[in-house]
Amino acid sequence: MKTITQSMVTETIKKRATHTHKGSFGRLLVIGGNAQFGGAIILTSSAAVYSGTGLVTTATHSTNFASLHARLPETMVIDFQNDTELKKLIKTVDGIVIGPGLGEDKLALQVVQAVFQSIQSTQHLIIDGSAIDLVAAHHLSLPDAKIVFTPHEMEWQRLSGIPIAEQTETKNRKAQQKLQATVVLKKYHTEIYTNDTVYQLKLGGPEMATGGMGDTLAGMIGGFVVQFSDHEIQAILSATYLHSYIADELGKTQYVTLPHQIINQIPQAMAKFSKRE
Ligand SMILES: NC(=O)C1=CN([C@@H]2O[C@H](COP(=O)(O)OP(=O)(O)OC[C@H]3O[C@@H](n4cnc5c(N)ncnc54)[C@H](O)[C@@H]3O)[C@@H](O)[C@H]2O)[C@@H](O)CC1
Ligand SMILES: Nc1ncnc2c1ncn2[C@@H]1O[C@H](COP(=O)(O)OP(=O)(O)O)[C@@H](O)[C@H]1O
Ligand SMILES: [Mg+2]
Repeated sequence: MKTITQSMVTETIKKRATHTHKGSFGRLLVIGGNAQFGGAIILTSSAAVYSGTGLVTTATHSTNFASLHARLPETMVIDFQNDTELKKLIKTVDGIVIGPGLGEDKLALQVVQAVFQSIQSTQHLIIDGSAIDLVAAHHLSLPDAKIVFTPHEMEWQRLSGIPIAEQTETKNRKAQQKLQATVVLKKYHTEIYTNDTVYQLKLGGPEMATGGMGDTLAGMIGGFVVQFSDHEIQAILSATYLHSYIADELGKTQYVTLPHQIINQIPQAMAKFSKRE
């Protein structure tokens, strides 16, 4: 296993060119947040915006519109029940994050199926939370796209069939090869399985064990892959590194670090790494 290093992050987060605009830094669609889990999609959308994504649109349950806008005026919204609008929007984006707080009811399944039917092979698709469980429970075939799964160990058990106690590098690698997608297996010392290499994160700790922490990472990964799209794996590694780097920095003075606090620190952390040689 290769350790993710600081230099991988500095190589990815480049100083921005001057002749650019919001269209230069990626368009991302973030899908999730049912009536019960609205907070999850606020965190994912915020993480994407604070990671520097040029344009973010959030497809969520309409009960979340007001709270989402109050917390994050930078994002646009659509109702994820509007199948026609959703499919139209999918055509216009560089990447999609689906799953945080989506739930697993009939509507949630329809939303995942709509995305799988409409997505194109050039687009990034980050599958997190409830969407992972839906893929596992309904044995959904994966679309042709640049797919990243971000399961925690329990979600990985459901998706891969490997019990948590037996999730060894060899078994995980075999399951990743079968999926032909990148897998970010989240835990203490998160492991990232790509088609060629297995990476390990040596940062992060129990100060991060708060609901919403993974929803935040999904938004960061989405924001990074659409912004640094020529280097997809480097973008995934960098987002994962930075998420825990910020937590560890905050953890020097805080017993727990909250997802929204991590999000607030993303722009500063990105500036710090973009200036490192
Ligand atoms: N504020 C919100 O709206 C929140 C919404 N959430 C959403 O709730 C839905 C269900 O996700 P959950 O993850 O809570 O439910 P799951 O049932 O998938 O997993 C949670 C359980 O898995 C077990 N587990 C074992 N190893 C683990 C590991 N390494 N990391 C985490 N859990 C591990 C734990 O016992 C834990 O209670 C997702 O869509 C998620 O995005 C959660 O993110 C919590 C916050
Ligand atoms: N003890 C820990 N050590 C390191 N990282 C942790 C620890 N607990 C949680 N995390 C990190 O927090 C995130 C939790 O993800 P997840 O369980 O999907 O959260 P949620 O779905 O509630 O948003 C992952 O990135 C995981 O690595
Ligand atoms: Mg999660």
